[in-house]
Amino acid sequence: MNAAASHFSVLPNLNCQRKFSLSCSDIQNLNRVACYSDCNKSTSQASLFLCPGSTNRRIGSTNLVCRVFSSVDTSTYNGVVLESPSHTVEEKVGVLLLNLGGPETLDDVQPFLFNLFADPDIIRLPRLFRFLQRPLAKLISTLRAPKSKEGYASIGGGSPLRKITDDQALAIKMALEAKGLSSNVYVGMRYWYPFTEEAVQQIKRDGITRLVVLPLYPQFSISTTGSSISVLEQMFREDDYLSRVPVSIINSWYQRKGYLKSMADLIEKELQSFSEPMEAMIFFSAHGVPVSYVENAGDPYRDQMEECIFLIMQELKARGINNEHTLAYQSRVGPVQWLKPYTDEVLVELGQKGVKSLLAVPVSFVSEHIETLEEIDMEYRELALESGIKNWARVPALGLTPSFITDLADAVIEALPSATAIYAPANTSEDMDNDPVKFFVKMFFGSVLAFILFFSPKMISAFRNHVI
Ligand SMILES: C=CC1=C(C)c2cc3[nH]c(cc4nc(cc5[nH]c(cc1n2)c(C)c5CCC(=O)O)C(CCC(=O)O)=C4C)c(C)c3C=C
Ligand SMILES: [Fe+2]
Repeated sequence: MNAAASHFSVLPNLNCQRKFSLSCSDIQNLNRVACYSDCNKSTSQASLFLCPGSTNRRIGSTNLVCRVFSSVDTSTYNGVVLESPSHTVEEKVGVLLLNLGGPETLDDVQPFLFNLFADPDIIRLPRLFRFLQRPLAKLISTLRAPKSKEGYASIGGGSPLRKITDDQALAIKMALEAKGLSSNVYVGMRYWYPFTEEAVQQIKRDGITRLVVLPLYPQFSISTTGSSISVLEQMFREDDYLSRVPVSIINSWYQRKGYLKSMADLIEKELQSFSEPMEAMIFFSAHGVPVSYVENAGDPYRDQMEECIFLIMQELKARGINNEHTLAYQSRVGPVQWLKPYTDEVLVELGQKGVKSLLAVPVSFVSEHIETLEEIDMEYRELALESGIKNWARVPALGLTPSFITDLADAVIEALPSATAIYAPANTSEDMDNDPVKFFVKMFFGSVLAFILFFSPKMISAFRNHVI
């Protein structure tokens, strides 16, 4: 399995003790994958046989992909029938695509930014300051909104993310259908409509019985996939129905062959736009995160990004493409250090070093958005040309690239059998908030410190601009 699927600890109160024995009707094309049934992982593990050969068989939701047998009863997933001597139940598979979301109009920009900065995974305040999260988000979103609005105005007045993600959802649904898996595909955005919370409510209303969560970020970061999973975890933990739905979360998928090949295809194609393709430097530009995420909070984002670039280059080398390449990080916000090197600084250096042709490759995201359409295509292009780079091109985001969509569909199918119920223990560490004296002291010192910190001119200008 390529997808790094993660499972939360499973519900301890499911009382299935049986060991399942599962088999597949399409015995010639067996591809054995590990699977846990919705029973407690520690007491009951099931093996499931998927039929990859089913790609060529159109199977509607009422048909079987595999049949699952056990001595008394069985559990299955969509297209897989649950059998018992007394009844037959079909599972309903859901796929939840997670994404960031973006403002659809200029009026949405400030409230969108508020949602973003109110996320404790985006502005990570020490516990003492956490009660200031929302007032701070209000302040920062107000400071940043004018600069952000300019950006969104220059790309047509809003983010294209919703439309692109909806199109991707439909394409994945169709790709799954073509592989014999009928499913409902949902879009859940972290900071704008349709919010993750709405998608989850719909999942519940639709009676989904098995869910794959697919974040549309190839690499994991606390600030993106991690943040969305926190929302899910909370919702699933608090809801009786949802807490029993088997869920499989694909944490990251940058290592998947289909993704790497699709990226290499786009790069190979775009290199042909240069008069001397072999001379162009391949410039990977990833969205940055503050250094503290990686160095203090254990965010695997930088490691995964570096490995991802290595793997894409390996694929290109296997095709005889040996261009020079480099990786830099873009889009920093605020007064702290972000992952280096910074895209804008590297562009200037490369120009000074005499690099003449450059192919920009956005690598942390799979749709066009403000940071490809405005930051790369306008700001960085202009900076590169001013710095002496003569030939500039940019690889498009993967979007609806068929090989990419097919690969995501495969990732879903591979993740499906390992779904287990989400159970995360409630956070009980807020005992300080129950003590009124401690709470008052915390509020007082927190407010004084915050006032000094956040109203300094340096801080204000840092949030107004990308570059400090
Ligand atoms: C992998 C992708 C992303 C990471 C990591 C990430 C971290 C991160 N972002 C901010 C602050 C902002 N991000 C903004 C927009 C934005 N961010 C991503 C992706 C990642 N962010 C995307 C795809 C978008 C664009 C969405 C769209 O509207 O099309 C913005 C708003 C735009 C702006 O004002 O520049 C902010 C602000 C932080 C602080 C952070 C990590 C801590
Ligand atoms: Fe961002």
